[in-house]
Amino acid sequence: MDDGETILSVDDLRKQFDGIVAVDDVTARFYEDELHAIIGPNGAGKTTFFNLLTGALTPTSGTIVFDGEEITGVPPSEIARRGLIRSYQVTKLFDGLSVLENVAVAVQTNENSYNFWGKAPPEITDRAHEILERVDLAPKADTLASNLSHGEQRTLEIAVALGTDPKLLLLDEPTSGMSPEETRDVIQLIGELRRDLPIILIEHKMSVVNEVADRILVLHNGKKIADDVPDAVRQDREVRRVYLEGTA
Ligand SMILES: Nc1ncnc2c1ncn2[C@@H]1O[C@H](COP(=O)(O)OP(=O)(O)OP(=O)(O)O)[C@@H](O)[C@H]1O
Repeated sequence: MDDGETILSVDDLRKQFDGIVAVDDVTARFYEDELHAIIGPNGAGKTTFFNLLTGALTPTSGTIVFDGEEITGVPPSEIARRGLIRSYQVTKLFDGLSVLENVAVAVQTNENSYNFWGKAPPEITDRAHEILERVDLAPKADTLASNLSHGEQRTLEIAVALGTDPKLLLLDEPTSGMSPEETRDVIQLIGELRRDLPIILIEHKMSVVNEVADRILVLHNGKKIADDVPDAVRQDREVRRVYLEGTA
């Protein structure tokens, strides 16, 4: 199933920290119309892989092409400006701002018209409201971000990411620390977003991966050991061995 448009390709991507090869010559294609999940045991290299994509880390070698242009070595702010967006951790939210204001800041920053001290123009607030409706946080628009539940804060992170109008959204364990109900809501949200937005998801919970992923890339000790549709990955000998070994 590799006939869709490629939104992101990595070739021989490598990141070495002193003696540790965190990402070991990974080559992979990510397609516009598919939700890709990246799984792997602790220390497999998933977070490092994301950090290479966003420019937070510079690869030791290899290339990354996003939306038809090479982004290897491009500064993180420029990569984000081009639309490769990682949903930030809760700590990146502005606690003292309302839910609506947090999203409005993202929308405004994206439009290069951000003015911290001024009131957001109506079109910015309208766009922020639309996004809150989409993620089901509209009833909390005026609540301070710090007063949201953990699950709501994680959903707000996704809303903030959407505020920047991404072309590709990277989600790093979006359901971590969530209750089963919150997890269900986020799975549903991801299912809706992916209809018109390419998503790459790092996820530990196989129940989440099974529900949303079209393709699964499996990393182990920095190496790609599988990259296929979920059924094929579940049957893959090497994947089974790695998970059954108890290293997961
Ligand atoms: N800044 C760093 N300096 C040295 N080693 C690092 C650094 N960042 C990551 N590593 C090492 O690289 C390897 C891959 O780590 P990484 O965090 O990418 O894995 P992961 O798959 O995201 O793990 P987890 O599921 O536990 O979050 C690990 O051995 C880790 O200790």
